[in-house]
Amino acid sequence: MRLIADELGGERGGESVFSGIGFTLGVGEPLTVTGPNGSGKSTLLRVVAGFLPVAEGRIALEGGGEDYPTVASACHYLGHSNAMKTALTVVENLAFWRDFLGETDRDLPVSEALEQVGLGGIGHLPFAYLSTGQRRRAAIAKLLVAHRPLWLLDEPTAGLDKASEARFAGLMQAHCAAGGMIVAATHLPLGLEGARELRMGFKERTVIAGGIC
Ligand SMILES: Nc1ncnc2c1ncn2[C@@H]1O[C@H](COP(=O)(O)OP(=O)(O)OP(=O)(O)O)[C@@H](O)[C@H]1O
Repeated sequence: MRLIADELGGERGGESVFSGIGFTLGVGEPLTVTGPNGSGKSTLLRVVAGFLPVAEGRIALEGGGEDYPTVASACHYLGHSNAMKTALTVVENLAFWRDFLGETDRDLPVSEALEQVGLGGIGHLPFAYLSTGQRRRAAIAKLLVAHRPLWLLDEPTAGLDKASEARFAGLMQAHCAAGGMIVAATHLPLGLEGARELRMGFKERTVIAGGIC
C-alpha cells in the first residue's frame, strides 16, 4: 500500500495555500509535516483526508485492495477537535466510533484501548468531566478501537503531559511496525524514529530524511 501526493495543491477561501507537494509513503512509514503557523499543515491533512477538495495535482492510495479503495476509507483523521460527545461517557463515545467506523479483526476492545492510553478506570465518566489531556488521550484511543492503516494527525500531542507523549510515541511506533502509515502535522518532536519531514511554508519545500522526531 502506498500513499502518493503528486504536485498536490490546496486552497482556503479560494486562495492557494500550498502547491507542488510531492511525497510517497509506504507501509510502516511516518511523515511529519512542519512549518510556521498558517503555512498550510492543517489544510494539507484535510485535503489528504478528503475534507477539502484537491485544488491541483492528486492524492491517491495505491494497493489498498477491496478493504481500502480510497484514502478516505483507509484513514483516521485526528484534528484539533476531539470529535467526542460531551454528554456521553468515554466508553460510549468509543463504542459509537467503533460501530460507526465498522469493526475489523485488528481492533482493540474499548477497555484495552483505554488502558493503552492510560485511561483505564475512568471510562464510565462523561467526556465533559475529563481534563484537556485526558480528552486528547480518549481521542487517541479512537485510533485503536477501529483499525485504519493511515493515521492523519494534526498536532496530536497538544495538551499531553510528558508521560502521555511517550506513551503515544510508543503507540505510533507500534502502528508503523505493524505496517501502518502516519502523516502528522506538528510543532513538537513526536518521538517518531526515522520519520521523514515535509517542511511547509519555505521557498524550497522538500521532504528530508530523518526529520523531526
Ligand atoms: N476557512 C478558511 N477560509 C479562508 N482561509 C482559511 C480558512 N482556514 C484556514 N485559512 C487560512 O489558510 C492558511 C493555512 O492555514 P492552516 O490552518 O492550514 O495552517 P497551519 O500550518 O496548520 O497553521 P498552525 O501551525 O497555526 O496550525 C492560513 O493563512 C489560514 O488563515
